[in-house]
Amino acid sequence: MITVESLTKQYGRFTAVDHVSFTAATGRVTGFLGPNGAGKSTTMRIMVGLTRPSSGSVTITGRDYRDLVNPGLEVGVLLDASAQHAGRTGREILAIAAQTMGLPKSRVTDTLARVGLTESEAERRVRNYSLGMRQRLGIATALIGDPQVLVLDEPANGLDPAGIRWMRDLLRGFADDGGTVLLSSHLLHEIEVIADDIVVIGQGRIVAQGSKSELLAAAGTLVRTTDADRLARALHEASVLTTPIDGGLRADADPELVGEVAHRADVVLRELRAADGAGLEEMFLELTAETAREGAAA
Ligand SMILES: Nc1ncnc2c1ncn2[C@@H]1O[C@H](COP(=O)(O)OP(=O)(O)OP(=O)(O)O)[C@@H](O)[C@H]1O
Repeated sequence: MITVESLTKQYGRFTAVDHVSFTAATGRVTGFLGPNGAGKSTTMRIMVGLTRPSSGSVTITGRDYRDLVNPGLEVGVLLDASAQHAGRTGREILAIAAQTMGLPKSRVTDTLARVGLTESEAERRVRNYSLGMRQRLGIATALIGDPQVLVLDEPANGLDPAGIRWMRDLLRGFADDGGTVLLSSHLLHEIEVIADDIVVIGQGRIVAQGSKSELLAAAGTLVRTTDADRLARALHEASVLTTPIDGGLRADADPELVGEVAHRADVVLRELRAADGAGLEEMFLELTAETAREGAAA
């Protein structure tokens, strides 16, 4: 488990991380979602002892990262997959990691297989790797010590859809075996595919957190009808907020209530369903719009 308590990081007068608190639970994959510059990397760097916080704390299974004697055996970290030594082969990079952690060489071959890098790919120099291969190698470095906790900054960056599915299955298996996974992304879709729980950050502050299903439910109901104005009026009378969408409304209520209100108002529905990924996307854009940093693409 990772516990972040009122974490704050200031660079001069600029507050990059502002009283951030959340937990990443054991047995769950927690997605850390936010637009560029929101403070994800800073939070993760503090987590693994690379940046000192201005105030607040982070503990990993109850301890400060800096107090871990052989941290690679407890926490697997991937912060920047492009930071690997370009002149070394993938196998050499893993062999060095294994040696540093005091692990047998056999772990290298096992871990290469676990992340789907072939023997011939492992013998290539990293400068000739695609971004997706670098991500796999970075994940291999994080996994080689067989840790219980993974901290991964943008691990899906550069992976194609099949690669993202592969990562989802790998992280799912890791969490199902009792591990804790925290991964960041600025892309909602990646988090939506991979994570169980979601923590949304914007301009250094947490703007939403909960299980994916809770956040999806919070995104309400999509309803399409030939008479959206009448339905909107009836829903407002029932104290339900609505937002117009193409051909209908998004209502801040569950589908059952929206259906009842429509029935009472004699409005014919053409579609009624819980807002799915589209709803979460809208929520993400809404939540981060005010807090997105200038010039940042969400
Ligand atoms: N060493 C530093 N000195 C000054 N400002 C910094 C420093 N490190 C980060 N920042 C600023 O803090 C803010 C948060 O940066 P951070 O890298 O944590 O965001 P992020 O959410 O990881 O974004 P991205 O998705 O773009 O990587 C940014 O405005 C960044 O410019």
